[in-house]
Amino acid sequence: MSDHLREELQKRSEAISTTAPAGLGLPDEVHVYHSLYPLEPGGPERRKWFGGWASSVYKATSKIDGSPVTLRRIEGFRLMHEIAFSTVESWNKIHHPNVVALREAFTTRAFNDHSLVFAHDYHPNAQTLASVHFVHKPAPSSRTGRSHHNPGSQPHIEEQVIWSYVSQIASGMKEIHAHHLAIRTLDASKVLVTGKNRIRINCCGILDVVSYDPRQSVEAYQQEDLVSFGKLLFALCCNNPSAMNNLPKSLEIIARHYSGDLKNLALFLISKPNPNKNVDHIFEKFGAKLAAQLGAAQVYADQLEGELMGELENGRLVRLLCKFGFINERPEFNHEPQWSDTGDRYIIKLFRDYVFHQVDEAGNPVLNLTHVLTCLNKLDAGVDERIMLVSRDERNCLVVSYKEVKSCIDAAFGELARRSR
Ligand SMILES: Nc1ncnc2c1ncn2[C@@H]1O[C@H](COP(=O)(O)OP(=O)(O)OP(=O)(O)O)[C@@H](O)[C@H]1O
Repeated sequence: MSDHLREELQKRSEAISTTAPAGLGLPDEVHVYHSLYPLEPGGPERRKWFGGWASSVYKATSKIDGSPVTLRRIEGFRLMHEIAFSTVESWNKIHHPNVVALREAFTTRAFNDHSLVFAHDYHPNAQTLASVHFVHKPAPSSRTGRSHHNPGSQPHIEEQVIWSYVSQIASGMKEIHAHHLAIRTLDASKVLVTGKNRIRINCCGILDVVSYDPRQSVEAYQQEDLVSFGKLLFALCCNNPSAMNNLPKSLEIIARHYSGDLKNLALFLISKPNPNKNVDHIFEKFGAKLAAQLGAAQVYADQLEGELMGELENGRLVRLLCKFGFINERPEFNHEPQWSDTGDRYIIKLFRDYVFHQVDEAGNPVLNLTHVLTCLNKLDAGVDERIMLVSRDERNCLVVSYKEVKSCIDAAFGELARRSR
């Protein structure tokens, strides 16, 4: 596995297992979730994104299946109409690679107030598009140490990356609109980057409950989604979340750095709503650009498969090493203190020495990983090749095949397994 991928996956695994320090005053349990861990610092500077309500986000673990989830709590919210939950069921049906899935919504008093909580899938180590592209990371010498946005401080995003974002957002939006729903929160701070240029629309379903209004038509919200998409595109192309505030200048920047297609798409998206303006239009008009993204995604999938092939042996070898650990030097089994040094187990012990405890003519240890991996792979495959196993005092010498050693290990492990609880 490449170092980059290994690091990325390790960070994700660490993110899943991170736990909150004691003393944060968080409840032990909220509905069926426990082990809450705040994903953002609290404080008054938080934006009130959802209908003017303060919210906070936590990672938590489900009691039901042990999976990690994201809980977004709308603080001090009293649900007036139970019917506001009706769209949650529709959101549950959306399982799309570019949409963070909504699992459920519920009210709770666990935070000592009336809170409304949304449980979405958790994507470890995810960042928002805003934090990836709009936050200027302070130099280590910076006196405040604070991050801030500084338009133009980051290089322009490559056009290919922008098309990749466009195809993923359009694809997620198409699925959502096809279910007669609308995103309503499309913004750089509400789109997650969960891998190399891999993005997912976040926070779906929240406004449907928090700002429930049966008089508003879904079609109108869908039109707003398209305009929000356009604004997001302007922001990304200009590297500036406020790009829409100065449209002529932003168009000039786009024309300077990007193709006419991208500019046309941005203009189409921010154009006035009309019944013929819909997400399908993006695929019809810019299909060629989006098809190229499909190719790139497949190349990446091939690369990952290649990396996976390289790791194929690992699981098998770890299982073999565990069996060695269970069998060798076992102090007592079956009322036989010598169990691990007698019978078939003696062959296993000599084989372990042959693999790991080789010495050179001067008696110095030989630490040859290739020798170890070759032996373990041959053992795993049970090949007929024969090897000579010699006891440490050189009094015993046995010639056995890998296949025979393998059956000794299987038999000894089977004996242990039968007596284990
Ligand atoms: N489903 C999720 N999986 C993993 N991490 C998430 C998920 N949703 C949000 N986060 C993380 O939680 C943090 C806070 O999310 P939030 O949506 O509040 O964004 P934000 O950057 O704080 O935006 P703002 O404060 O402007 O509303 C972000 O760092 C985000 O990466």
